Amino acid sequence: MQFSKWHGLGNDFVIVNGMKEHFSDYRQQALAVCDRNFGIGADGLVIILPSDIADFKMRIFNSDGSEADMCGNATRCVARYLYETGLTAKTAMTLDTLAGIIKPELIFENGKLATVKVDMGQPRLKRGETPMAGNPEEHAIHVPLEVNGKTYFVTCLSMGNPHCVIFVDDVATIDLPVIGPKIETHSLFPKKTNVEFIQVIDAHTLRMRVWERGAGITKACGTGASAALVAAVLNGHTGRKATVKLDGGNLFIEWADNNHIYKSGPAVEVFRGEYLL
Ligand SMILES: N[C@@H](CCC[C@H](N)C(=O)O)C(=O)O
Repeated sequence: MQFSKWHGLGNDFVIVNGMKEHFSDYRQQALAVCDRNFGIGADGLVIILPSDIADFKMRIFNSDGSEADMCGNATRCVARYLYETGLTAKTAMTLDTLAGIIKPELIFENGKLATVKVDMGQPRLKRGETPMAGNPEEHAIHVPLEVNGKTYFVTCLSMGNPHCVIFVDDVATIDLPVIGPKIETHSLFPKKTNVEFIQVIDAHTLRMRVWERGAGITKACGTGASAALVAAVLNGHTGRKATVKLDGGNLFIEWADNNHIYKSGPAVEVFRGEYLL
């Protein structure tokens, strides 16, 4: 199987052109391919497929084999992959995902790629949309969540996939490998959740550490950074534009007047290869 290995701020993916490479069980392959000892090593496996409603379809599988509805960092990598492999000549394209149509755009300055900007769509704030237990019509902004006898105040929303955002004074003090999976699998979240701990640096800057559903700690999460900005605005911590500082680097996020979230950041190819099926 021909593949290409990419990362967006260290959140890494194996990208496969599913129109050329044919194998049956994507979940099993994700588990095998993403394994950092016995496989290629990645946070997720991305398959590019044809679409009737967009330029391409993108399916993303976490390293535990589960399928995610959306992945912000992967959409930037996929956009650059599609353009640089000649699968499209468009610099602004549409991707059909389980979370709807996502629109990445390659931004060039002086003939060089400067950034990839993605229209991530609209945040979904109702509990029923996240999904999260409770009144499906209500929002969950700064609501208490008890884990291991400690109360966290959480803001939960969907960016196509579920996020639980928690503001803390110092993200360095959070024992993410312990608390992350407890919140990910908390009974309040019927489809589990991604978990973001956020420290407000100032009205334009957030520091974030993430525990991803199906992947554990990753160096960055694009949907998570988008959810973090929405939560920061809803809790009165920042304006509608902010830099989110992740372990792997920075993303710039804007919640525009049209209610869409725009996310800008890098996408880097690391190597190409052939994986033995
Ligand atoms: N790293 C991603 C999100 C990947 C999917 C996530 N783990 C889920 O299961 O929802 C991003 O950059 O958004």
